Amino acid sequence: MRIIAEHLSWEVAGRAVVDDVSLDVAPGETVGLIGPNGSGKSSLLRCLAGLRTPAAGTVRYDGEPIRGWSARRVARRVAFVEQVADTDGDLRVVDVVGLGRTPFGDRWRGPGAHDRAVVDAALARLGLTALRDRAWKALSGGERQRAHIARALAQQPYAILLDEPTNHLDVKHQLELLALLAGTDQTVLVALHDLSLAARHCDRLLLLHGGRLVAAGPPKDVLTPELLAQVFEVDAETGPDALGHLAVSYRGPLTPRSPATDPSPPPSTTPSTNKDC
Ligand SMILES: Nc1ncnc2c1ncn2[C@@H]1O[C@H](COP(=O)(O)OP(=O)(O)OP(=O)(O)O)[C@@H](O)[C@H]1O
Repeated sequence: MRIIAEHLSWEVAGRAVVDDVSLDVAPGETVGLIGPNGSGKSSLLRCLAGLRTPAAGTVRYDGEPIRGWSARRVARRVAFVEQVADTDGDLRVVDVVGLGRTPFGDRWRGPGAHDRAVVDAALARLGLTALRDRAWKALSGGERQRAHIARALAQQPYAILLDEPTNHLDVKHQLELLALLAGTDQTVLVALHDLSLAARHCDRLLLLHGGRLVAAGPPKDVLTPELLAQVFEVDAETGPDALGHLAVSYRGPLTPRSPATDPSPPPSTTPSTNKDC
């Protein structure tokens, strides 16, 4: 499924948190959303998932504007894995993953054999089969995160939006998750803080800064030392790691320098203004 945003803005108290963002994520693409803390990644994802009503602009799924769609209609197409997602009640893991079938449910009947098979397959893909009947409250942070991703897969969506899905995961599960996302036919838009993981697993990266989309393209074109300095305020280089994967190496944070002691000019790259990405 293609996800398009056109001149999307979302405001809080008159301040644009998402500022005139246009993007186009093609069917089956895996796109990484990167940017510093507070740059608007979560807010943009929430707009794209229909959970925020934009102040301006349009979100389209396969060409259809989603404004006014019910949550159920959106959820039949797109699954959203939020950054902090909790689940109340005395549920087992299988029940939480089963919530992914809610958009397809019948109020009068419980889940059928097909629903149960889809849930079991999602549990297996996230390595959670052994925890199937464990109480949700007894799970570790990373296990909960994997269960929420399994819930999203159980939704059988055409597209998955994920907000920092690796933040509680150990390195093995980070690599497994990103390989899973990169390997799926579904459209994936994933917010990530680990730029090297984003470079390795995403077809394209979208770079947000102050709510605006300032760069988009293949990882090697977005993760330039100039943009990393300007947007993330780090002194960094990009190049192949020991295995030949594109990776970012950091000398450290850039610290503001006094003009009196250091006359060197600021980085010359000016982020491009928003463009269709
Ligand atoms: N409901 C809200 N009310 C007020 N301010 C908000 C709200 N939602 C987001 N913001 C502000 O908008 C800005 C962008 O927040 P957002 O969570 O989208 O950033 P982010 O890029 O996902 O950050 P992080 O990397 O820290 O998760 C922040 O300054 C945040 O405080």
